[in-house]
Order: sequence, then structure tokens, then C-alpha cells
Amino acid sequence: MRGAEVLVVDDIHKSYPTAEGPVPVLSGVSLGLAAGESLALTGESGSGKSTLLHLAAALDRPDQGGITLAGTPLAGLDDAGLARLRRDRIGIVFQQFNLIPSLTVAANLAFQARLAGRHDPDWTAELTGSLGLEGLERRYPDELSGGQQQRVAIGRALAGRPGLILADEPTGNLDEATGAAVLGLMLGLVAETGAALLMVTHSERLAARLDRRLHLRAGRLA
Ligand SMILES: Nc1ncnc2c1ncn2[C@@H]1O[C@H](COP(=O)(O)OP(=O)(O)OP(=O)(O)O)[C@@H](O)[C@H]1O
Repeated sequence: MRGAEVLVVDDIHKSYPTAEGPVPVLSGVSLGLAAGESLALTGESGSGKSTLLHLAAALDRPDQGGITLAGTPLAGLDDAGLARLRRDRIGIVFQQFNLIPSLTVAANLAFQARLAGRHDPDWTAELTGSLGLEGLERRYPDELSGGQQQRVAIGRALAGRPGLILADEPTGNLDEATGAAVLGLMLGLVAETGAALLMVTHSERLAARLDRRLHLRAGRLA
């Protein structure tokens, strides 16, 4: 069942300044994502997928149009307000894993959950097991392979049980079987907690496992 809207993107436009003048990247993109719903975002390289994800993550602001997260219009918040909203409500998995190098795997997960005010050792233990990270809890990020770091990044995003999960190619560094299992875990969290998932992927097969799919072409949804 579709729950309340977690994310509403309303006719946003975004361009980047370049030496040749502003280059439009998103030109009138709108979408809604409800609690418990998963949405795959596909599109060619350079079509604006990461830009859209950054805007939804409140890491950047659109030039025009509005984004509402859990009923709160982002335009009304200052940078501290945006940071708070991100911390409390959003789990982000980006292509750069953004792990904290001075913290172990276990501490990376716990830190994120504490930041969100929802540290639950049982849940982090369950995540550690489901992501196949047992035995690696005391390692530091630079002692892990790329695929292991990616799984820690996913664990970190899920540790605080966010209402919205934004993921940019979250299984890109994983072999096919591990990637499929990790996506299963993310979809399981969506089902269990009623989170909403917006995931960028180049994989048709992974996209087909999500509830809905949107395709970006030259800055517009097709
Ligand atoms: N900070 C920036 N300054 C100028 N141009 C940028 C900037 N970031 C992105 N772009 C340009 O905006 C366009 C969209 O980039 P974006 O990263 O959103 O695409 P994408 O669909 O995620 O691509 P990929 O699949 O390759 O990751 C590209 O043409 C890119 O070169």
C-alpha cells in the first residue's frame, strides 16, 4: 500500500555554471515517492541522475522549483536545518563511500545511528550479518576491499533506519550475487520500516526489482 509522500520533487530546474555560461542539467523534473515505495532512476551517463539525488539529499539547492521532504519544504530551511533533516531522516549511499577513516566498521555504523538518534545494537548486528561483514567489525575502512567498503557504506546508510534512502549505484562494486543480495536487504528494510528508496542504477535487472522506474533523458523524465 502506498503510504504518505516522503519525497516530493516539483518542477525543479538546475544548471551548473561553466566558462561557456550556465549548462542546464535538470529542466522541469517532478516526482513523488511514498513511504514503503522503491523507485529506480535510470538514464545515460551525464543525464542528471546524481544531480537529482544530490538535490533530494538536500546537499544542493535547485535553481527553480521545490523539494518537500516528509512534509517539510526544503526551501524554507537554512543550511543547518538542511543538515539536521539529512542527519535525522535520510540514509545516503554515494559512489564515494564517505566512510570515516578513523573509525572501525562497527563504529562507522554505530556513529551514523547515534547521529540519527536511533542507535540500536541489535539492528546494527543484524545489518552486519546481512551485509556479510562479520569478522570485519574491527577493521578500518582502508583495510577493506572496494566491495567491502561499499557494503559498510550501505550499512551506514541503513543504520539509523532512515525514512528516505537515496542510493547512487549502491551495488556498483559488488559481484552480481552479492549485489542482488544487498539490494534484497535494502528492499527488505523498505518493506519492514516503511522507508522510501530512490536508487540510481544502470542495471535493467536491478531496476526491475523496484516498484517503479523513471528514466532521465537530457534533464527530463521520459
Ligand atoms: N559541479 C559541476 N559543475 C559543472 N557541471 C557539472 C557539475 N556536476 C555535474 N555536472 C554536469 O552535469 C551533467 C549531469 O551530471 P550528473 O553527475 O548528474 O549525471 P549522471 O546522470 O549522474 O551521470 P553518471 O551516470 O555518469 O554518474 C553532466 O554533463 C556533468 O558533466
